[in-house]
Amino acid sequence: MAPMGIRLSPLGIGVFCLLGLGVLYHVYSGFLTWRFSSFLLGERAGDMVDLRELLAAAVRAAELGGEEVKAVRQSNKLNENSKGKTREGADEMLTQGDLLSNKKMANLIINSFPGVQVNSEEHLGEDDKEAIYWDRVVPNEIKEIVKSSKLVSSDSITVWIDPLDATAEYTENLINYVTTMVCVAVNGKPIIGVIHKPFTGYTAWAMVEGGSNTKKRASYNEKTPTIIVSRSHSGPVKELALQSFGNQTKIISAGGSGYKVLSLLDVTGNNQDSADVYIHNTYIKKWDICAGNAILNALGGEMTNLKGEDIIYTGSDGNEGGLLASIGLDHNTLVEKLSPKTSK
Ligand SMILES: Nc1ncnc2c1ncn2[C@@H]1O[C@H](COP(=O)(O)O)[C@@H](OP(=O)(O)O)[C@H]1O
Ligand SMILES: [Mg+2]
Ligand SMILES: [Mg+2]
Ligand SMILES: [Mg+2]
Repeated sequence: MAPMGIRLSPLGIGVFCLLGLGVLYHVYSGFLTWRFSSFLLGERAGDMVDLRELLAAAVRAAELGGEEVKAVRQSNKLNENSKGKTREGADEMLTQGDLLSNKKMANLIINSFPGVQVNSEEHLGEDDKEAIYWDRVVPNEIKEIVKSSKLVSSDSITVWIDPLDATAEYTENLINYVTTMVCVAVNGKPIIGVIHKPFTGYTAWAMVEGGSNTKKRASYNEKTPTIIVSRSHSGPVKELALQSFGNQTKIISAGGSGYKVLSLLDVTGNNQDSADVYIHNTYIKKWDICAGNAILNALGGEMTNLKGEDIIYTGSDGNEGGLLASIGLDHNTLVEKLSPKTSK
């Protein structure tokens, strides 16, 4: 049998070349479109973060950290020690609960959103790295409230993580004060806050201009407000409160900054104190306060320093000017009441 040969007609070659050119043009124009949109957005597509996804991951991180916090407390092997002293000379406690929760929470956010700056309270060494990822599922509970995605550039984001707030109270087994917290700041503004109570399972979350699963109470007492303050890092805060708001003022001492922010909201039924104003007048770190600040802002409240100035959540991790948090009240009036004592 004669070998079979393939003969291409000149017309066939022409059609083949035209097809090839078409494919090349398609690929190249796609590339041009991508370059052009990248130019318009100022970012490569991979550098944009959906804040709704980051909220879902933050809730997951807070829950996972909470599981560690709870397990360590139940095992009674806290391995507690002091990692240093506060400026006022109190021990800064560190436990196995702080460390294991930090490992879960920080790794989950770092691995799932590699372009964002993550500042967590506890040190995450090379040996603490863990391949833990957010499962990329935005729960319906979030989708029903935050209806759409919101893209921002990853380099505008700073995530603040407190893997265990109220460590001092945790070591005393005052577990109701304990929370885990995640905050997302965009260009230094607190936008997403998550406060999770591991021992009741309650989680409050909110996104500024996005929505929240919690709300403010129906009313607050402006004339003789109940003021909530620290029980283990108080400084002269009670004197400040009584001088500013009068001797009849009721003061509640409670642990945890997250817990104290929740006391301003409508979260009764979760073993919560209820207060009108939260004041802190010693040094405090941004991971302690950012989530509460975001939640209050999202619900129309405010958290500022004692002079009424906004706290910026980039750069250094410390907040020097004290703290005044309120919702449903005229924040400026509160600042004015405090001002004779804080302007010195
Ligand atoms: N003067 C201070 N210096 C450093 N941290 C402080 C502080 N006052 C409060 N904090 C921190 O702020 C959080 C709330 O404090 P308090 O319960 O006293 O209101 C605690 O966080 P951690 O438990 O995460 O360390 C506590 O350590
Ligand atoms: Mg601490
Ligand atoms: Mg804290
Ligand atoms: Mg902490």
